[in-house]
Amino acid sequence: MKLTFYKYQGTGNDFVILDNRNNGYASLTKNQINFLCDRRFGIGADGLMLLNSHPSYDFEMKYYNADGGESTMCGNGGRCLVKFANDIGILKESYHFIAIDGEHEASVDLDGTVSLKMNDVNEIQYKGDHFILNTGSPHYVQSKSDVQQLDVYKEGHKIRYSPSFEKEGINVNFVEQLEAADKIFVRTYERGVEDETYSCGTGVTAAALVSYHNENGFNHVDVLTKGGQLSVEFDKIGDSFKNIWLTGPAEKVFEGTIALNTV
Ligand SMILES: N[C@H](CCC[C@H](N)C(=O)O)C(=O)O
Repeated sequence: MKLTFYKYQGTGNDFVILDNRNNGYASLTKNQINFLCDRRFGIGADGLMLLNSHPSYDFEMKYYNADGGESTMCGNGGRCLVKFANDIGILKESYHFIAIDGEHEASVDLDGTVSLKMNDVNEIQYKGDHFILNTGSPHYVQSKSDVQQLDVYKEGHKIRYSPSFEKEGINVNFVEQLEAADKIFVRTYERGVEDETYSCGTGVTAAALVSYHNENGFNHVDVLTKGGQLSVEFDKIGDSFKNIWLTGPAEKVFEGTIALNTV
């Protein structure tokens, strides 16, 4: 089968996107997705997304990690899929799409950045030296003094495969508070990629929520990652976090075709 694909990236978190509005790619296997994401033998990406038609939304988002398994919400992926929809002529002031964690609102801003509304977060578990929360995907968030020097693969892999998380997996984020109260640096080991990615949208969101500086009301956090800068805005209302918006660049890198065997 010859497959047409589109390669996008959002702060270095990169994706293969397939236009599946005619349902031609619905039967891709785990091995085929893993091959497409392979950085030596395939196209290379942290994940793969299908843009599906949907009767009640502008589109449906299906997300697969590089290991080929369907996964939970991808924040950078959602932003890139909105940019892709815009590029192929699905033009909206405000996009409404459906993903595995429910409906999302998004917009392509005048400066080319894409803002994605994340689902509310109503619980953050504090475990003494780290936090556990779900921002559409499960995240472990730990504060570190110098994330640039950290062996993220080694430290992240150890936590992700520890007895508590071995079965379901978890994304591991290391956060450094920078001088400005509203600025952090985040590095992430991603489940299903099983390596550090240049940024992780749901991870950046999780790290920003635990780094709030206004106890109640509006917060804006600038998040630096290896792949560039994102921002997270939200309202902290008691123990809940609402109106969470993840904003940052989302760009097309290239498009192409590839022969896909029945692997
Ligand atoms: N690897 C994650 C999904 C993708 C998350 C990340 N790419 C993002 O931008 O949120 C997981 O299996 O939970």
